[in-house]
Amino acid sequence: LPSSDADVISRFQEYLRIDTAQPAPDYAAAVAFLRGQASEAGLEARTLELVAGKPLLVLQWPGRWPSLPSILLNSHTDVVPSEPHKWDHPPFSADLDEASGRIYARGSQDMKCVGMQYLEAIRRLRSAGYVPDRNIYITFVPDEEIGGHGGVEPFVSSKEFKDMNVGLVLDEGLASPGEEYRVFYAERSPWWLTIKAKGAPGHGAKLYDGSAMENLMKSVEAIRRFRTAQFDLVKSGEKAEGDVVSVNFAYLKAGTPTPMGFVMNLQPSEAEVGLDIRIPPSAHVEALEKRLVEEWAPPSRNLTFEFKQKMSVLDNFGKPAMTLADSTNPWWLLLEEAVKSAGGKLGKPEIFPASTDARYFRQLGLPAFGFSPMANTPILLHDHNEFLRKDEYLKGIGVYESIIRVLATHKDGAKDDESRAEL
Ligand code: MET
Ligand SMILES: [Zn+2]
Ligand SMILES: [Zn+2]
Repeated sequence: LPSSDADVISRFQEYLRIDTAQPAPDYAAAVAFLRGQASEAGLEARTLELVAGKPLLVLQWPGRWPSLPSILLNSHTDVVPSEPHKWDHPPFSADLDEASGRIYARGSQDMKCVGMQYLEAIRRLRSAGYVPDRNIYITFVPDEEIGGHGGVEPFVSSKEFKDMNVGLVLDEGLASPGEEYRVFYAERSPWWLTIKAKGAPGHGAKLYDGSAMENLMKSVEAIRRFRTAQFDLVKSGEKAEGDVVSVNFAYLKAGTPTPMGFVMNLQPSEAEVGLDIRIPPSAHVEALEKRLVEEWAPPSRNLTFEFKQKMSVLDNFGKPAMTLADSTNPWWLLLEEAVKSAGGKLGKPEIFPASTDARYFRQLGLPAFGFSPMANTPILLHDHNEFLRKDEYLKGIGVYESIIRVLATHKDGAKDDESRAEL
């Protein structure tokens, strides 16, 4: 029986209420909930635990012709932390504001919406009697927000993944304030690093060269000049957000703490900054590394740096990791057609400004698109008061219904391996 909108929304809220915030996500609760959803949708479920305590749920809707390349619909179950007291609605309340239709929750955009929309679309397609030609896999993966090392990174080199014979991956995109949906064919790679300075300690009244703070602040100034130059390219419209290198300060750490605050008249002997840098796939990586060593963290100024994450912009074949988003890629044409027939429109394909697990699939050379069906919605991922409007969520289910139907139906009705066309 088809579900009422109220049922659909309350299932979404139930998922949103599970606290899967890093650094201590309740994966057990999320997987238990999702397995229940999968069984109601008639899907086969397997939980892989490639890294202890990091369950990765694989659901399957078997296709009529299992030897065809499959479709993988991916979403991550973890969310970023929040500052609950700064939200108007607590981040795990999933409060529905009746007047505006907004559902407030951490993960409402990033990306519990997408995971549940996949499942709701499949429920609808099944109750309409649709049977896919290809295998469809739906994965719910852990630890995307901390780099995927406990999730998709080991998954893509597992036997289970190889056996899935994946032909196309869909993963997360971004909300769009306008009418058109955004779609992503590549993404920037994260470099997370710390720069540490050492220097001569001394009296807070003394002006001298070579203190840790001075050593570090010179770097901060150089980094900010670079940041401004990159940002100006975006502000002037010369480049898109995904086409420049972004640099942001994640934290500053220095000083000599006391129970009351910090010692004021003592120049500290150590100081540190954390940087979140994002690099477009076509960036000149060596030039940036050189800048880092020579300008931002030169040993001559008593500075050292350490990478916490350093992801490659290249795929396993040494090329920038990108999926073709033009008429040479039949999957792209199908995706465009599917969104159109659901009454939506895709904007010009873009480079995702942040980072997603899609990188691991693209690195293998697999086509992957980033897409989250949220139009007319402010971009609130990782922000306070993240919300998604109920009507937009419901509309997105219809979009995935169309996408799954179009992608999973083989155009020649694949009778056997011989009759396979390009896909
Ligand atoms: C280190 S991978 C980064 C994951 C997260 N999605 C981000 O873009 O910040
Ligand atoms: Zn995400
Ligand atoms: Zn995120």
